[in-house]
Amino acid sequence: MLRTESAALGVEELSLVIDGAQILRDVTLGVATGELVAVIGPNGAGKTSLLNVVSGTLRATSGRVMLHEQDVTSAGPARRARLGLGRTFQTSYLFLGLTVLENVRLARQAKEQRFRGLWRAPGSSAAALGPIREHLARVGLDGVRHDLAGSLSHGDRRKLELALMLASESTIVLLDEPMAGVNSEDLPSLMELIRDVQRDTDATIVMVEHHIDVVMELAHRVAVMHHGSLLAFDTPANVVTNATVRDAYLGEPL
Ligand SMILES: Nc1ncnc2c1ncn2[C@@H]1O[C@H](COP(=O)(O)OP(=O)(O)OP(=O)(O)O)[C@@H](O)[C@H]1O
Repeated sequence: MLRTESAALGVEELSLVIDGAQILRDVTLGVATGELVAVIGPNGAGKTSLLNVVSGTLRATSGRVMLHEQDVTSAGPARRARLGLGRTFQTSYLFLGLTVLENVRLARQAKEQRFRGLWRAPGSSAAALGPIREHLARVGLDGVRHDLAGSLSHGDRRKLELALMLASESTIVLLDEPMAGVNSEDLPSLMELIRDVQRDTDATIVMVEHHIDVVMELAHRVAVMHHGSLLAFDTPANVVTNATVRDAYLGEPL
């Protein structure tokens, strides 16, 4: 059962114009606490741009961005992160030359630094090791904690990114194509992990994803983007039968 009373993330009449090109057009949607929303749409529809405006790496031309009911439209990425926003990127942002454990430790330290202004050298924070190893165990990577992140498979890198999210205690998580580059045999376990982590933490997740089977399986609601506009925002079952959505995909099955 979805809860809708507490919108964790809201965008209102959001528009983005870059060099005269309308990238986003009047996008309005609200995501409830603990909800998992998938953003789909043809290439160039504006999905990543929407995530960029929500995370603050791009500033909206007009409209509002709300996080936990606070207006962050003019706030930078750091303030948004302090309010609990975390994100992953289409291309991984892990430190590939550091170990799995060091990556999680850095994410934890970055969070502490944001809140307390503390600085510690990587490796000096022995007290934090327990929770860090718990996060690694949660995603099934404790056994490879001393391996370099760069030696992991795509699937395991995505799992490590989820561990970073756990370590940074993000309450709103933006995932940009979490299944990109992942072998089809690794998809089910990664899907299950995203669902479990979301359930355990009650995090709000907005996920751009091209694999429609993943979307159908994981999403509570689906936001369909087309030419920068929000075409539909509904349950997966309703979206696949929506004639306007089918037209946007030129009659191809979703
Ligand atoms: N910084 C920018 N400057 C100019 N144009 C941009 C910029 N960022 C995005 N665009 C354009 O905006 C449109 C939407 O891009 P965006 O990456 O958001 O789409 P997308 O739906 O995520 O696509 P894909 O599925 O291919 O990743 C594209 O036409 C893109 O070329």
